[in-house]
Amino acid sequence: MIRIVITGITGRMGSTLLRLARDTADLRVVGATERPGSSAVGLDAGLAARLGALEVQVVDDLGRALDQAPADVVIDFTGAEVSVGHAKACAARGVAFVCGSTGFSPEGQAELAACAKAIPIVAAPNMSVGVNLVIRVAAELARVLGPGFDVEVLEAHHRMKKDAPSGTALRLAEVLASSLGRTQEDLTFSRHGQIGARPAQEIGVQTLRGGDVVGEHTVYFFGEGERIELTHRATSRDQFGLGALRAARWVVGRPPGLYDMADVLGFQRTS
Ligand SMILES: NC(=O)C1=CN([C@@H]2O[C@H](COP(=O)(O)OP(=O)(O)OC[C@H]3O[C@@H](n4cnc5c(N)ncnc54)[C@H](OP(=O)(O)O)[C@@H]3O)[C@@H](O)[C@H]2O)C=CC1
Ligand SMILES: O=C(O)C1=N[C@H](C(=O)O)C[C@H](O)C1
Repeated sequence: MIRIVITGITGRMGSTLLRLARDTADLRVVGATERPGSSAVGLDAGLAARLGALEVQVVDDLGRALDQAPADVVIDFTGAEVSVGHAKACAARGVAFVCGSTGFSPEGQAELAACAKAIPIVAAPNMSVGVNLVIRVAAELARVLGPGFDVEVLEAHHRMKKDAPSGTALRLAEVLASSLGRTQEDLTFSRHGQIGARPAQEIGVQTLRGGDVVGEHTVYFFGEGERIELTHRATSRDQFGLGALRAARWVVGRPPGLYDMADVLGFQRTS
């Protein structure tokens, strides 16, 4: 039995994870957290997430949750800054960490990597198996098509999403750049005004926000007389949640290190 703690239990992903995990035979939810000051703190986690009672009380501090109930792994989809603090709480207690948050600053990423010297961490901007396959295929398409095609990434998400571009779009752009021998400098995040002809090296990354869109990513390869579009559309958050639970099962007992979904799925890393 793997004992898990879910942070941000009332969030879109937190509540999805709780719904998926609570009926899973080999997983037991032993702790749940929410933001200090949240009205969910002190409530039963199942009720706070609008599910049935769980008999686990929501607390407002991950360290306290881990000290109250021993756990094997924490699954965290709270947001980059909060996740760094949560990774530190796990590192201090030797608890594995699965992090789905996006929008990390370079400093935040470095802090996560420092925690991964003490504990095993799986961090991935997208836990869906389908998206991770799309990332692989995109890398291969870019490698084979080569510089004759102009590459653009388009992402669309719900109106509540805080970070842009999405972590997945950034990962796609980085992987495409690596396949094409380009760098971060070649990524272009917005265009406006008299921009002139498109530089051949450029990889454009564009963002749409609106409504309840769960998450959509398209990579365009624009050639002469033809174009290829590679699209993933998430219509539910369950595939992100199922991927995170898969990562949680995989990470428990691993040596310290910063792992990606590619490691969990047994793919060769693309960048
Ligand atoms: N890797 C992947 O597959 C996916 C990644 N994501 C990423 O996951 C993150 C969360 O997304 P989403 O679920 O939509 O966001 P939500 O805002 O719905 O959920 C985040 C939850 O965390 C809570 N929270 C904030 N601070 C704390 C804290 N200190 N301790 C405990 N809980 C806290 C929030 O509370 P409050 O609202 O009160 O602030 C909220 O309930 C984003 O970075 C998103 O990009 C999302 C989907 C898939
Ligand atoms: O915030 C979201 O909702 C999502 N965020 C992730 C990202 O930034 O790539 C993954 C998914 O598309 C949903």
